[in-house]
Amino acid sequence: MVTVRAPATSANLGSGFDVFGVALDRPADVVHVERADRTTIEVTGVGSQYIPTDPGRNVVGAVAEALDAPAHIRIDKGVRPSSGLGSSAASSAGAALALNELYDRGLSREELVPIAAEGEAVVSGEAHADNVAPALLGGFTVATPERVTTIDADIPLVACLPEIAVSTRDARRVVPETASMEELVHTVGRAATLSVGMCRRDPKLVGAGMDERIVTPARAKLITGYDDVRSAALAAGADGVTVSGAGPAVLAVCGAHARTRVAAAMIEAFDDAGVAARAYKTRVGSGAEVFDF
Ligand SMILES: Nc1ncnc2c1ncn2[C@@H]1O[C@H](COP(=O)(O)OP(=O)(O)OP(=O)(O)O)[C@@H](O)[C@H]1O
Ligand SMILES: N[C@@H](CCO)C(=O)O
Repeated sequence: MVTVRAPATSANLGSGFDVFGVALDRPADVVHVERADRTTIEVTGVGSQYIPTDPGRNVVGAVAEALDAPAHIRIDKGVRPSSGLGSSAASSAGAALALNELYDRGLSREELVPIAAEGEAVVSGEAHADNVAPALLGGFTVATPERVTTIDADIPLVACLPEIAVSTRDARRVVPETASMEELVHTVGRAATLSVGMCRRDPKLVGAGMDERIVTPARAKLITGYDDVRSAALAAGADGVTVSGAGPAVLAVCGAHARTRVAAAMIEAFDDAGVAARAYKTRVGSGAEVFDF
């Protein structure tokens, strides 16, 4: 048997739609795999009642098929599904790493990224790699069709998860089909600022680089209370706030000392909008870990 802990992730970071991602040091899924003649799946933990066990509909089924590695796969969910915290990607990345080990396939983590992305295609219709890349490699990742690059950025974060569900498939439908040159120039500037901020481990630059005006405003409308939560986090000392992945989680970057204040302000603002929420005080963390085989 092989067991892997695979972390939650936050994709996009505002200006890096479908490209940027970060691994979070918590929460995480735990994936156990055992050799079998055909793939079977068992799911426990947070939101497991909403996750199919049919290998044709669970992301790990697609990963087992892509690796030609049938197994009994047991997933203990720590990352709630439809959260914007890379729930499906945590399972996909965890299964890819675990099955690679179990069947001794010898693939590198970089080579496992497109395989884990096959799982994402099952749920959102597209094999985007911006969650599975950080879930496998850790740190801040830049995933393009040609390559994935990663840097080990140490940045404090707060991820606030309201008790509403937004599916990635639905959130992709509201993405505008066109953008003006002015909006593109704005986005490039912010994305470059964010990347420099990650390299310098500077939360202020990262926060400034999260500002984005094409995709985020359209998605924010799917999250009850988003504008007030964003304002409350900024007033409490956050350096930047954006929608985490496809939402509904909201991600704030701030100095480590400000995380408790920012988390409390975000929960209170969601509460004022009639939505219960919880917050993870977290930071950019490591990729999936094999811890028992
Ligand atoms: N192993 C799995 N873990 C989580 N969700 C799964 C899994 N297999 C299938 N799903 C389905 O995928 C959907 C959740 O994925 P989705 O991409 O919408 O959310 P997310 O991964 O939390 O979001 P994001 O990618 O924006 O961070 C749910 O419909 C869920 O039933
Ligand atoms: N880049 C993806 C991440 C969510 O899976 C999106 O925002 O749709």
